[in-house]
Amino acid sequence: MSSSPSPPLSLSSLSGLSEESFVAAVGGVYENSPWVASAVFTNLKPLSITSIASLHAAMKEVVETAEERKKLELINSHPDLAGKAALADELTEESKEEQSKAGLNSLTKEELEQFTKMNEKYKSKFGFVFILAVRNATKYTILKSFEARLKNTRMKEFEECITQIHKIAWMRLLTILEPADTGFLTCHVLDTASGKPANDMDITLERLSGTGPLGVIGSFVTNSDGRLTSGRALTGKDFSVGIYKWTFEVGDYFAKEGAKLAGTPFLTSVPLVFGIDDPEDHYHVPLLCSPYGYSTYRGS
Ligand SMILES: NC(=O)N[C@H]1NC(=O)NC1=O
Repeated sequence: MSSSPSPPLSLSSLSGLSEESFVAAVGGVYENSPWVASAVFTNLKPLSITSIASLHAAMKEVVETAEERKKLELINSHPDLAGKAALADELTEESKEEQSKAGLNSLTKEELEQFTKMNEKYKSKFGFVFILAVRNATKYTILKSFEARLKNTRMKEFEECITQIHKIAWMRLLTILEPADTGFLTCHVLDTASGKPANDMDITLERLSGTGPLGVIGSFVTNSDGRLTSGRALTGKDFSVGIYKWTFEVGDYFAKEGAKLAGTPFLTSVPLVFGIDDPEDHYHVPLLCSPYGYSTYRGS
């Protein structure tokens, strides 16, 4: 199966598939382990999948309820990171893409030696392959993770590998399926200096990476409740996996509010960079601010 530019499959199109076609479509999500997709096909009959999250949950359930022996087989179905299969160009398309996104296809000789050493050390201690979802990782974070995880017990590592495998599967599903139309982004700004919603603050939204056009994708103004006058900032296909940035014009707002600011205000613009991992979910990304401090959280 190729994960490269073929258009994403709709969830509804999965429903009419035979087992063979279903496994061809999503079987590669668990590396070299089409038995996971086959079992989902049997368990979910008649096949009706309404979200990527529910398909992922069904696949995860198959793995979690499998025997230890099957789980070990699944772990060992993965290639080493920057290992022999990668060097021989024998990776699956999915693994090749992930490993190259982490820069593992352009290691120096010394870095390659470090990876080889770590892979061997890990396998001789635990007896299985080191697994890390590397799509959004770097060679530095991977090597740090090797070091930290080598200190764990075998049981903890076994569980960690399975957790990482579910994460790999989630990100693979997101590259091949069109999400359900349920996700959206909202915002709210509270002025903690006066204890009220921040009215009439300018905010811009940029997409820094991910699916869809990059750069400024929206300009907004808050209403008397501190919310965007347009309600939702992103919905539907525009609400996609990626890294985004709000810029809150906090300095202008407090100047308008008549706050006693220094000649040069302490806070001028507040940038807030955040990631959207689940395009089917509601992300509420608010700002609490005063002229001298701010914070955020993932709200609902
Ligand atoms: N060994 C290992 O973690 N391999 C995997 N990680 C990842 O993100 N893709 C893989 O193939």
